[in-house]
Amino acid sequence: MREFARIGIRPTIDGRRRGVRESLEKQTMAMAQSVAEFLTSSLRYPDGSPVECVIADSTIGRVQEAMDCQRQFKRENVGLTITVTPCWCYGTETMDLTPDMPHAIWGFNGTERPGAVYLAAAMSGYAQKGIPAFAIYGKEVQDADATDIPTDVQEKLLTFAKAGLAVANIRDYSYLAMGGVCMGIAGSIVKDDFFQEYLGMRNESIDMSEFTRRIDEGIYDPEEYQVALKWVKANCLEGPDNNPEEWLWGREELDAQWETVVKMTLIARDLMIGNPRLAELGFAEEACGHGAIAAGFQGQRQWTDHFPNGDFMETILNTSFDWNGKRAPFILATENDSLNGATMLLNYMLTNTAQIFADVRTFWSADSVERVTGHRLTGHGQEGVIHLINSGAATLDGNGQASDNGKPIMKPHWELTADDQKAILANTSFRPASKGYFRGGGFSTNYLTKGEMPLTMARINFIKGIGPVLQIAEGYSVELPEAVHHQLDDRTDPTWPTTWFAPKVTGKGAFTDVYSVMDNWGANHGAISYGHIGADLITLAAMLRIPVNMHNVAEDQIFRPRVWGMFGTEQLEGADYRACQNYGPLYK
Ligand SMILES: C[C@H](O)[C@@H](O)[C@@H](O)C(=O)CO
Ligand SMILES: [Mn+2]
Repeated sequence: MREFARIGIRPTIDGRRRGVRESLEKQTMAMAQSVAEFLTSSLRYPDGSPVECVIADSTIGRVQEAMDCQRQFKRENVGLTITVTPCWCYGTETMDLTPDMPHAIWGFNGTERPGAVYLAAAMSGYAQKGIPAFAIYGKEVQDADATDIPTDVQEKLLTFAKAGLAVANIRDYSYLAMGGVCMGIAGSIVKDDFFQEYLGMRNESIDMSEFTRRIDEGIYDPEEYQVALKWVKANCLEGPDNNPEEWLWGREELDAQWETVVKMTLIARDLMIGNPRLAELGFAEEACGHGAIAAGFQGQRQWTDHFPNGDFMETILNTSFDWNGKRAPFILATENDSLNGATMLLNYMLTNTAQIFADVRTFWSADSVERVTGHRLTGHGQEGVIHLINSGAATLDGNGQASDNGKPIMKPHWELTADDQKAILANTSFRPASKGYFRGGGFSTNYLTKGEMPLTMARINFIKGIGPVLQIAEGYSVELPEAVHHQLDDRTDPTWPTTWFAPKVTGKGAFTDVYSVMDNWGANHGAISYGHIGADLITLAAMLRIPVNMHNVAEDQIFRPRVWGMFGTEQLEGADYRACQNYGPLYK
């Protein structure tokens, strides 16, 4: 069982006994309780269970109580803190000074007691001590006896808590590279300093020959294998072979490939998280796994030139269900692109929802589409679309066939219904892989994403001299008329999954138009998440000290540590770079 980090709630108070402190005890504790209840009822961990909060055993008025609270939080696996107060308290005496976890303070906007004055004092302390912290100050004045949390405060609490939990819950897990560098893709040169210093993660790696060994020596659960194979045969539609006549596989060869790709799926999962069944079968060492919260599979070319490709394995593991029913998706990057894998992981931790891995392949302007098909794009796609498509490894959830009262959606796994799973599978086929690329065969996932889904595409790029940098584009999936889709898709590889993506354009900078988004993309891949999560990603990036070089999030939604303003308040992008550079990675 994974243990998830808790949110520590710290009610701070004016330490003056004989009147002041006593008069504030109840209200201060009540604030802590209402924040804890609000967060527990609003947020869930990746397994679907409600997020847990720990409230300090007592209000915190003097340094001894701050230290007691810090010890309590250590014992109780707290990974981020929120300090709440309606009143003045003694700044540096009451603050939590743990440097490597996110902190926020909610200073009550009232005037009977000066909660906001404490907020400002504590923020100046955090700035002076080099611990960036988030300030939450409601816009409207509340009465002294108010117990509600105003909407603007709620929003900031949620943004902070989601991002803080992401920081805390990836820490100490590993990224498992299965194979090495894929076809010279820089993102698959795994940067251990990046994972260790920025994400607090370990790096593990195995050679792909480990798959061969486990297949040949039968190191997987044979019972689960039978269940899986049966389920795959009954539920995963094999689509038509698109290869030229002379390259078509025979039935027996295809059947053997299905067996291999199902085994690869079991093995990759066991490599990532271990499997106690393997110990019962006499494989105690393999039962341990690599503690991976994310992984990548090189595949091309050493594996795929000889063995069936990794598409089926990557797709199923990235999906929110399999033969065992619904379950949390695994984060598995194609082509071992660890920077895209890390981005998928951040997206996932913010949403608990499966991630699409895709090549950012082609910008189709409205004119180009019209020239080729005679069709003029409309709706979200009217200014052009970007063709997101890789060789078939994207999550099945990405076809948008799960339904939210008829609207396409990607859901956390615990919300997926049996009908959702059926519809997702019914609208996917697994087509024999293109042999020119994949000599060893395999099956590529083929689907078309439904239109009108809010999506966010993101990507961490690594820049020598700066370090990691994040780019974010919110937008929508676009549904093209079927014939138009096929005309465009046939020019690529029609056996792969397609998402037509239209970023929201702003007319400025990298978002001048759709072309400029494509033109500013930092690498061949993007990590695509359901929903508009750009603001949450910006908060998370600031916590990890990863500057954001382009985004299309409205300025009033951006929530960064208070001290970011000290690096400049006009040109926010430049201030972000300076702040990230000043603080350096969270775990350096
Ligand atoms: C099959 C091809 O090699 C594709 O996998 C290739 O175009 C990529 O995905 C590159 O990222
Ligand atoms: Mn690719």
